[in-house]
Amino acid sequence: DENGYLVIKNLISGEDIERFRNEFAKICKKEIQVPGLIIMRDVAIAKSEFVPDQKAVTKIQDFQEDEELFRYCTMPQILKYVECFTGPNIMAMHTMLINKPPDSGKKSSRHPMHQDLHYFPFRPADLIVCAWTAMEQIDRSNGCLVVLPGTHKGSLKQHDYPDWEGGVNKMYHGVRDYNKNLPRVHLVMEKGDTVFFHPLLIHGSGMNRTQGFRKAISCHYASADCHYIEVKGTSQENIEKEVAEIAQKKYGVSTPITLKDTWMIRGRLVKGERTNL
Ligand SMILES: CCCCCCCCCCCCCCCCC(=O)SCCNC(=O)CCNC(=O)[C@H](O)C(C)(C)COP(=O)(O)OP(=O)(O)OC[C@H]1O[C@@H](n2cnc3c(N)ncnc32)[C@H](O)[C@@H]1OP(=O)(O)O
Ligand SMILES: Nc1ncnc2c1ncn2[C@@H]1O[C@H](COP(=O)(O)OP(=O)(O)OP(=O)(O)O)[C@@H](O)[C@H]1O
Ligand SMILES: O=C(O)CCC(=O)C(=O)O
Ligand SMILES: [Fe+2]
Ligand SMILES: [Mg+2]
Repeated sequence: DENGYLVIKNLISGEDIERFRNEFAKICKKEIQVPGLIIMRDVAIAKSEFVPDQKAVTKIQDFQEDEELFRYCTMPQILKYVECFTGPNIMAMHTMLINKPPDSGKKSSRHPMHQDLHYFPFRPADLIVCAWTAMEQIDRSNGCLVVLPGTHKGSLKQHDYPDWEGGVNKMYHGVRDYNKNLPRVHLVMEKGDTVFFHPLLIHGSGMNRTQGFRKAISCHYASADCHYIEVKGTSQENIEKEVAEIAQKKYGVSTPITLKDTWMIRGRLVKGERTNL
């Protein structure tokens, strides 16, 4: 209620994390093809020659069709907390495994300060929560999450690409103006620790100054009782445009796609009944 986030220590076992790591490695080596999966490479290496290795993969998204990784989204020890926010009808809306690379020297490994709600055309915000689990020790050296406690009590802000000199990853929009004097908290987490946070909480992650690939796995949950909203004419119009362009390119469709369509396709029920979303 006060801070907009809650860290639970040691929620996921080392054994489970090892299984997620192995599955991720197989995906990177192209031993497995996952329908719908989005593989992102850091902007600094986007145009370099492709090597099928985890060194070339910054983030995978939408692993809802990968049984092993999607197990993360259904774990009872996570859903126990999620249900406190969403109630009994729970949808896993967005899945990610983030493999933050050693910074290329251009600071492109940073994730600018943002609110995840910017990407979501469903409401109410209070019935949405993210679970994010550290897959190893994560601190300021390898780019931990940075949060501005209490900012979940504010509203959704305008997001745009930050004007960073070294380039910014596709769709890494940041809050245009936020109060730079607000206290930042660096979430230092150990392997298996899990943070649950509100979709309006302003957060980002710093540069990875180590030689390792910093890993975290996450899922955004929403109550199936949420409703979709029309984002035309709102600050979210810019992200709808980008997502629609990517979805159209990826699936080769010519009919217009809305932000809502992309979420209806990706969302999966994990508990209760699929009512609205
Ligand atoms: C059912 C439909 C699903 C459609 C889904 C669409 C994506 C949905 C995203 C929703 C996000 C919700 C998130 C909530 C949490 C907050 C975040 O995570 S914010 C960050 C979100 N960022 C992304 O989601 C990036 C997703 N990545 C991609 O879509 C792709 O990786 C890609 C960047 C479009 C690259 O596609 P790919 O086909 O692999 O790449 P290429 O063909 O090699 O390159 C095409 C073109 O793009 C340039 N490029 C490649 N990588 C990057 C990059 N990281 N940043 C900037 N530009 C990049 C590349 O250079 C090529 O450029 P060119 O000029 O055309 O040559
Ligand atoms: N010039 C900037 N403009 C906008 N956001 C920034 C800028 N510099 C850093 N950030 C963002 O602020 C967040 C935290 O950065 P910060 O520098 O506090 O953390 P760090 O790099 O992990 O740690 P350190 O304080 O040790 O540098 C990250 O999300 C980062 O992307
Ligand atoms: O750096 C991370 O692991 C998290 C980035 C983030 O906030 C996001 O992808 O929404
Ligand atoms: Fe985020
Ligand atoms: Mg810094």
